Amino acid sequence: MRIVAIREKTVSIASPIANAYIDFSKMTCSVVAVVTDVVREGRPVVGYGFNSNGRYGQGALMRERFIARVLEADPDTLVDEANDNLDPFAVWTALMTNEKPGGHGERSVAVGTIDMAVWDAVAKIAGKPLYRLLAERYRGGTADDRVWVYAAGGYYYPGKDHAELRDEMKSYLDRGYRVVKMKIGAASLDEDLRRIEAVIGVVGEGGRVAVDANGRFDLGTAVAYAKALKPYGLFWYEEAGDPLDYALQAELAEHYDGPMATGENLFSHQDARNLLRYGGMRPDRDYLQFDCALSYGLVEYMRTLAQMEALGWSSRRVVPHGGHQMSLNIAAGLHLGGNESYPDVFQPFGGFADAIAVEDGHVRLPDDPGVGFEAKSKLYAVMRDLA
Ligand SMILES: O=C([O-])CC(=O)C(=O)O
Ligand SMILES: [Mg+2]
Repeated sequence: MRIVAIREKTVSIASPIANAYIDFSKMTCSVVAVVTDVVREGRPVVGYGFNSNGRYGQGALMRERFIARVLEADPDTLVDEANDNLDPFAVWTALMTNEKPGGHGERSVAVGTIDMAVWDAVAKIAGKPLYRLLAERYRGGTADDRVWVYAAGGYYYPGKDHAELRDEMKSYLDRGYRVVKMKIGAASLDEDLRRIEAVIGVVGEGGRVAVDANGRFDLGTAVAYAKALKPYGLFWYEEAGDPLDYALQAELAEHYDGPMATGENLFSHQDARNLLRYGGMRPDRDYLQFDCALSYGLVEYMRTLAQMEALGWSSRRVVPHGGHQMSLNIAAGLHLGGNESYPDVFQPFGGFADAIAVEDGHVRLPDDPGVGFEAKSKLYAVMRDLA
């Protein structure tokens, strides 16, 4: 059993939307295929992966370093004998050969994308959905049969007014979502409060609205927003300051007793641990948003979850960033608290299986072997080209 090829391509996910920090007018995404010599139903098993929005395609890093390391490794060292399958942990070790610790920049995205494809292949070789394989191997067998999801959008784009923002949120409710997320921080505080009130007017209560500043604020601005947001009782206040400014996050907690969320831009278990040690995040109410596709994949994610547990955090406090099916599988299989969803943006990578509707803010997962990409036709069409 061996990996015979790893192919990658960069695709555009450009759109005119913007958050408080970046616009997505030139956003790209890597798609990866890990081709194996294992045959199922008459065809070689191919695992697929892609990286989350917000970091650009990683083809250069993959071509220059990562793909060759896997293909040059002795194939026998990449096999999990006990399960008669590929060993994602051994593949991860091969990927990270001769990489120094620290400085978890974009190599974590390149590795996370390949890792996703390896896990897709592993579950396909095992003939079961990834979330079931994860639950069997790591959680005593029981997967969650549905996962809480929220609708992320509420972006800024040129000419968008409150009526359009309201229509967008209404359409999420019509599609079964109960909690929505919107961007803040690219307008004045006053204008953002009017936008938030417009959205609360549609969804009924602040407790169903999360806001995301994408790391834009300095401490003074973060605190000014905190004071202004408090009366709304929002679902969460996300990424107020720079993702690596743990002191800011800790200070902010002194001014905001509602739930806060952060972590989408922490790319390693060491960074996650630093947030939990020094960021003042509160295990009884706050949310962690680590995204496997940006942070060295599921192999590393398990280390992050272990760090959380050691520091007194339940896995249920994690609601990953990224709105992708890989995190949905991890959420169901490893008992996270939910998953982000992008019903409209970042297509065809955002959203879940075609045939599965959101019901009362929850989704089920398809029974297809692997991550379930084949159950999302527009996404699979992009992937299949590679194999
Ligand atoms: O706008 C982005 O970069 C995406 C983001 O923060 C989120 O989904 O939480
Ligand atoms: Mg965010």
